[in-house]
Amino acid sequence: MSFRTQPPAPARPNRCQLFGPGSRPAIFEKMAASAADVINLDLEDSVAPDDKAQARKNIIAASHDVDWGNKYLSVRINGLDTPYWYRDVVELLEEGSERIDQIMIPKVGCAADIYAVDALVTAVEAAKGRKKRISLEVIIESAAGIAHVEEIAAASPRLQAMSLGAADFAASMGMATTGIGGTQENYYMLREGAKYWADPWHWAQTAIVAACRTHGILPVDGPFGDFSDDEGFRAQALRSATLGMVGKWAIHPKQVALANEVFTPSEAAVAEAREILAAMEKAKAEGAGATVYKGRLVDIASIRQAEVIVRQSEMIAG
Ligand SMILES: CC(=O)SCCNC(=O)CCNC(=O)[C@H](O)C(C)(C)COP(=O)(O)OP(=O)(O)OC[C@H]1O[C@@H](n2cnc3c(N)ncnc32)[C@H](O)[C@@H]1OP(=O)(O)O
Ligand SMILES: O=CC(=O)O
Ligand SMILES: [Mg+2]
Repeated sequence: MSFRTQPPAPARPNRCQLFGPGSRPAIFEKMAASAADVINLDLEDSVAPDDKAQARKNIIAASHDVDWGNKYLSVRINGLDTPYWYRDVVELLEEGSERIDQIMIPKVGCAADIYAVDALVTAVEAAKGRKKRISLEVIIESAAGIAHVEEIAAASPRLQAMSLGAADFAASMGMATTGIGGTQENYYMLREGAKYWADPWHWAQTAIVAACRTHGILPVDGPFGDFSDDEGFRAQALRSATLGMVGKWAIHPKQVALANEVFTPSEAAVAEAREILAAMEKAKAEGAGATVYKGRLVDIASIRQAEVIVRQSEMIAG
């Protein structure tokens, strides 16, 4: 490890972030009753321009009236290139209840974007005497966002989570697809006439995970648009979890259980991790730094790998 050690990410479950348009208050109670760890009420791309003001009012009212239980409650504001975002922040924090935990900033392109929102949030919090310090999450969904991902991750102590937004990311990068996440028909390798599909999101995800882990932030996979394709969602989520992401968005309630299943370490995985820790304890007692577990090498690095799984499972269990 470097002399500068890796800070831990916030210790709260973030397996599934369920989204819903702020212009559709009829679903708020259903969102609150869902099994998602995080609720994202949206003021941005799922809300038409003419509905923005009413959506803000709906979310403010719901922050007072809906019982959000133990959900982490986040509101996605509009992008900093729009005329809406400052009123989103000011009205939410002046009129919204203390139940709001977090503000999500879409389409961030540089650290200064977070600085601007942080400054405004800080001023409104102080002016209103708000007790709860609002946290921030960001979406990496542009060429500038991924190019500056590390400075973005370092931008504010309020920052807790960072998602990949596959739809806007694809648009900003000029990718030839209208698919939101998952396998892309034309992204394949050819060998002896057979096609093998590769993962076009992989490099952006690993860049996000590295930036997040460096700065103690939760890396999250964003939307999977085809909510009729459970297996496609599961495959995308499994790849994200394998790369180090802690959760995934649900853009339809049926995706919540799928995300929770993938991002909760299975009993078998936890049992194996504990066995590795026990094997290494025994090795250490015998003065060895490495040993054999089920026919494969485990060493001191295996302790750190196993601890990731055990810690995640203990944190989710509370
Ligand atoms: C690229 C991005 O930026 S993604 C993030 C922004 N996008 C969003 O927030 C979109 C979120 N999702 C939605 O708006 C909706 O789920 C849609 C439009 C995709 C589908 O909505 P519907 O056509 O109503 O879906 P459907 O008929 O399958 O709904 C089934 C049930 O789930 C409810 N439901 C639908 N969406 C949600 C939701 N997001 N949260 C909770 N409940 C919901 C419906 O009210 C319905 O309830 P009922 O059985 O009691 O009648
Ligand atoms: O906001 C999310 C996206 O995929 O775009
Ligand atoms: Mg987007």
